[in-house]
Amino acid sequence: MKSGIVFVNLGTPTAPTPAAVRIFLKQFLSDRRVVEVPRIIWLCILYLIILPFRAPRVARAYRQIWMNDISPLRYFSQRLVDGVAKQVAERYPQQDIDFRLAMTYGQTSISVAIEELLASGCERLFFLPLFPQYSATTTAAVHDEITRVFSRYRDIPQWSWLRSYHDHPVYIDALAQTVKKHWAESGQGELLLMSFHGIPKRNVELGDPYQQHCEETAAALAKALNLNDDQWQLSYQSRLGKAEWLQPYTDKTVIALAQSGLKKIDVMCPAFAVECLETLEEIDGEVHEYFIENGGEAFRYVACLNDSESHQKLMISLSKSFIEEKNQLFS
Ligand SMILES: C=CC1=C(C)c2cc3[nH]c(cc4nc(cc5[nH]c(cc1n2)c(C)c5CCC(=O)O)C(CCC(=O)O)=C4C)c(C)c3C=C
Ligand SMILES: [Fe+2]
Ligand SMILES: [Fe+2]
Repeated sequence: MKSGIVFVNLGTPTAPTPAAVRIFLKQFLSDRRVVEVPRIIWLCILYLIILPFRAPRVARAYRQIWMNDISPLRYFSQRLVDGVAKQVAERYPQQDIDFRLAMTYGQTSISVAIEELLASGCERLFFLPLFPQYSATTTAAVHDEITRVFSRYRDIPQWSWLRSYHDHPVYIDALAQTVKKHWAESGQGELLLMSFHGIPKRNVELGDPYQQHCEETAAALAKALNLNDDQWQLSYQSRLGKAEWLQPYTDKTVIALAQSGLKKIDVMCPAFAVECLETLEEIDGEVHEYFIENGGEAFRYVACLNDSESHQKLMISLSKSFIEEKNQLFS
């Protein structure tokens, strides 16, 4: 029986232009999972402020990190999927498995990935959202989209998904290996800052487990690296709007660290599976500058897991039970 595995990332514009960014932001920020502000108020903000004014500014930011004709998020996500497909074909030659990269927003949509896999004969599907920490704003949005697509099908295939992997030992080990490699090459900084994408504080108060997942990832990584409490910190980046988001904020934390006299820090973004605007432009661009402007000397950004061997190994571990599961549940 042929199977399909779909890796799902957030999405990214097709070009670093205001028009392409507007299309992406419109779809992304219209999702009620992402923004829970009352509809009428939010649509006014989105159409009168964000799309006209933010899109050109964000397009300029994308231009700084664009890789020839593709965004880093798409480039590394696709290379990760291709690497995993190759390794699985070698390790499981008897299995017939097709792989796809899909995005919650923009191209290639989850809908098209499902259509293609079913058309190629897949009878069972596995979805792996590339969000280690569960949040309703990201993970639940993937689930919504999968079920929305299947609601149009009469004959729904067997399907499953992975909800989160924030404390999976292979994920923690992959992060730890990346940091150790960075230290071996550049020496250890005075502090390791783990910066996670933020969400509004209210979401957590209403039951989103994201903050707990981030704290568990950070504590497990600090333990794997044998760090004392004064050698690492956790913070939240990429705040949008005026409401309070999870604290401490990354920009304020980095400024305070520089002003307190720290000269050399290592900064990583464990919530991002692959490099993107928020890691390359916001953290290694903007936040990097804040550190230097406030007296810091070396802000050393630790790359995401991207398409590394250890990330491919992690993805195979996370898909293992699906790959090895008996093809028919009751046979
Ligand atoms: C209300 C807004 C947002 C929430 C909540 C949010 C949560 C969230 N996002 C990611 C991962 C990524 N976000 C990225 C870009 C991005 N995020 C928001 C807003 C919210 N995110 C915006 C408006 C943007 C676009 C850029 C901008 O206008 O600043 C990206 C990068 C995409 C790329 O093309 O590179 C990622 C990845 C997570 C993990 C998360 C909650 C846990
Ligand atoms: Fe985001
Ligand atoms: Fe940002």
